[in-house]
Amino acid sequence: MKRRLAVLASGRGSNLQALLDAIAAGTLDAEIVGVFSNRLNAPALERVPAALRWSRDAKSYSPREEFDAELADAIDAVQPDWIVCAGYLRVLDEKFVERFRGRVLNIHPSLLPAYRGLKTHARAIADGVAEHGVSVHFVSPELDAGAVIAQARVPVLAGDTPDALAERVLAVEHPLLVQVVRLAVAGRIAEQGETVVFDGHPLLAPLSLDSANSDCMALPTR
Ligand SMILES: Nc1nc2c(c(=O)[nH]1)N[C@@H](CN(C=O)c1ccc(C(=O)N[C@@H](CCC(=O)O)C(=O)O)cc1)CN2
Ligand SMILES: NCC(=O)N[C@@H]1O[C@H](COP(=O)([O-])[O-])[C@@H](O)[C@H]1O
Repeated sequence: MKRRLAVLASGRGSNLQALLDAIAAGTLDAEIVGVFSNRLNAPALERVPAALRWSRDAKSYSPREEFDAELADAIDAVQPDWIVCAGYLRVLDEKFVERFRGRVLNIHPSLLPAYRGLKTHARAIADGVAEHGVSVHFVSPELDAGAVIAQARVPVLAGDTPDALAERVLAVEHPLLVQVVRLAVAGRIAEQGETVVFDGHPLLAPLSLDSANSDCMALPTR
């Protein structure tokens, strides 16, 4: 039985596309059972058939918790094994997170805990850091503070603009997300409090993308 993925996206959906491509290539044993957006016409929605799309204008809901409650019911209806925030630009409320705790992943364009929140590339450049990158983590009620599962690093180059850096990061986001979701659907990762359990052992440091081969994860040897 293929594991069922619900994907949340607010933008163009290139990370969603990476999951779709891996599924089509037979390298990710899962199926996408719904794509959910807080923006009515998010381009990401166009990447799947209409029957899989759910979107509402979150800004039209007041209080904002009503949107999260409706979103949660819509997600629950497709019975996902995992929920992947792939460029989902809205903070999920505590009730939502606790309802699906341990099954919600997020890809965030920074080396957490550095640069939680938005505009991470511009902030990294402004700080003059030499390295930037991406993290995939479990979603917790506190923004971008959940247990980090895996990371991938890229250099910050002299003269980098936020867009140039974002593109360099995006190039490693796609393989990283596919590999973490592959581990998730294989039952190899779990959230235990603030710790990631990998193959039954507490993860002492985030997994990392194999710098030599971005299709491989450098897994801890035991
Ligand atoms: N409870 C959580 N919700 C979400 C998490 C999380 O870790 N815990 N990760 C985010 C994704 N994210 C960064 O990776 C992120 C999403 C949204 C925002 C934010 O400030 N959003 C504003 C609106 C921004 C906009 O509409 O342009 C808001 O929600 O008011 C920061 C970081 C997914 N959700
Ligand atoms: N805070 C969440 C966040 O900023 N996520 C980032 O949005 C982009 C989405 O691109 P995509 O829509 O092409 O996948 C990605 O870079 C992702 O890391």
